[in-house]
Amino acid sequence: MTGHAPTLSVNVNAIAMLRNRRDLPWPDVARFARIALEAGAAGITVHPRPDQRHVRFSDLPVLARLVAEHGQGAEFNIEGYPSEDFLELALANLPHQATLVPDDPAQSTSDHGWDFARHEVFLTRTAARLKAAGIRVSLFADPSPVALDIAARTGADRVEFYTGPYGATHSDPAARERELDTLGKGGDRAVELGLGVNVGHDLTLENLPALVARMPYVAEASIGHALTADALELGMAGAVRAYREALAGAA
Ligand SMILES: CC(=O)[C@@H](O)[C@H](O)COP(=O)(O)O
Ligand SMILES: NCC(=O)COP(=O)(O)O
Repeated sequence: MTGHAPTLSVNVNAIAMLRNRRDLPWPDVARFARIALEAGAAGITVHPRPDQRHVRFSDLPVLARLVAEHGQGAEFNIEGYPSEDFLELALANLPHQATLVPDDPAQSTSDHGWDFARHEVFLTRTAARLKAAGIRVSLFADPSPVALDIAARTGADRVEFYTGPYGATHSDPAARERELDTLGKGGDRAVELGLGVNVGHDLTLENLPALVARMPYVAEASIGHALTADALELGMAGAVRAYREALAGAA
């Protein structure tokens, strides 16, 4: 136990996707981000994809300013594949953290971590560029201990474990235990290597408490899809409060 609950960074991609169904400005992504921060979220995450089907590039400066004006240590996290276009966006908007994800533009959502052996040089160079601008660097990772040794050599500050396979076990308790064990061993190794540990993808009110109990060192959970679904019932502020409670369960 660390005594510190992981921070909650609310991913607003799903809200932007709903807005983009029409040529109208609602739901207003910035308004929902503000509600999330005022309800106690510690940050806002966006994953600008090259086709802008979720957040648009024009959302980024608005959200960066909103997070800065909120203060209280709130953080802006920009996730994505580190193409030159993505790096330009990150360097123009100066998030507190950039999470580098190995997504192909055709992917519907993120579904794996980096092949660190193959991309070590590229990630090392990219991490250095972002860190030179004062941006913390996190690398999207599968929980493979060997790969984490390479991740640590890139100079990145943190890894974000891809928790999709854990989230997919919602109806299979035995599989959930196995996925949790794998994530936990990966997290333990990351900590030994001096890497900070973030988690994200398909995290829910139901699956968070066991994850945080096994990995009490998690620094940040970025959550969008399930939290937005829960906000339909609970309201955005209510959903943020519920997720913060779930994250605090083991602290
Ligand atoms: C890296 C990651 O797991 C998240 O960014 C997730 O992919 C959410 O992005 P979308 O909402 O665009 O699917
Ligand atoms: N990094 C993960 C994220 O930002 C949100 O993932 P999800 O909760 O939308 O699956």
